[in-house]
Amino acid sequence: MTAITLDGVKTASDIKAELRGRIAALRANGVVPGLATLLVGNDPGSETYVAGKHRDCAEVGIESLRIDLPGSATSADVRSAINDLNNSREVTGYIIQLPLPVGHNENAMLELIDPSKDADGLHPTNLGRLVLGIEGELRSPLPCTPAGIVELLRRYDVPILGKNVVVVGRGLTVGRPLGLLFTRKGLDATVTLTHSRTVDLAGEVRRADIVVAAVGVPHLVQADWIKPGAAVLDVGITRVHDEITGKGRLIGDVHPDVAAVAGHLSPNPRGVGPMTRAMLLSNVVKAAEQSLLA
Ligand SMILES: Nc1nc(=O)c2c([nH]1)NC[C@@H]1CN(c3ccc(C(=O)N[C@@H](CCC(=O)O)C(=O)O)cc3)C=[N+]21
Repeated sequence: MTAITLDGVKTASDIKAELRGRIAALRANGVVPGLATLLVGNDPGSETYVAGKHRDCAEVGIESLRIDLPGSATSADVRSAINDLNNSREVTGYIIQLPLPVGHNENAMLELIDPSKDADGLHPTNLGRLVLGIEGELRSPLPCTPAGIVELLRRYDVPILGKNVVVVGRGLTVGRPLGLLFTRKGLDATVTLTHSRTVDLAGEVRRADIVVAAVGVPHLVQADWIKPGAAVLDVGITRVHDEITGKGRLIGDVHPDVAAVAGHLSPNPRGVGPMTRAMLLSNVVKAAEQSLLA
């Protein structure tokens, strides 16, 4: 038996097709959605992700603006760029690409984002609304990777209600908000958030119907940790230099042998990454639609 592939590229492409129509409707109503990215320094991973986001925007009809600051930028420079983005009429949503170079206080910068332009859902106001979790009532943006994971499971009809979800990793962009999302009314999963101090990680994962690995430890999750038939989402990415090909290569958090045990498996790359980008577009479109109602 081999796991069904949770194809993030195909699913993201379906979502983009749906968004195209909504974007055309917004434009017909005089609202032009515009996404900006703020990148500081030249981390090679970040360069790739930011380039991907601008390509996605072009594909669906969202205007996009790229602000790149040098690695030498001061925190005052970053604050000033954030201020400009908050005040820009063309920018309806934006993200600060993380991680910022050392020396910058990420949380302090995230707090400066206008919550109504927070395309990543990482401003404390929007994270707070995720905690409040009032379904459907507050149309606040959800963090893109958690939203992408849930959307991927939904579109493959993987049951979530009442299931045991084990999340490996408690980071700001994935694990922590994902725990909040899965336990919301309407999704109703039972979540175990594990981390580097978890005593028996393998034992925790063995109880899971859904496993989300988001720590960035290559091939951490082993085949004998997986309950047969479980859904496994491989989120973590480690970039390595391949000695044989001489090129860069991505290694996920899930060992390839898991495919023989799991019921569903998201590949990495081509799994959760493209879904994250699709949810970013979706947040921009939702915020623009919101501005029409306001
Ligand atoms: N403010 C902020 N928001 C983020 O959402 C955010 C961030 N900072 N910092 C870094 C992480 C990582 N992340 C990814 C997005 C897309 C892919 C993606 O599309 N990956 C392709 C492969 C791309 C490649 O080849 O490198 C794939 O999985 O198929 C991966 C990772 C968003 N992040």
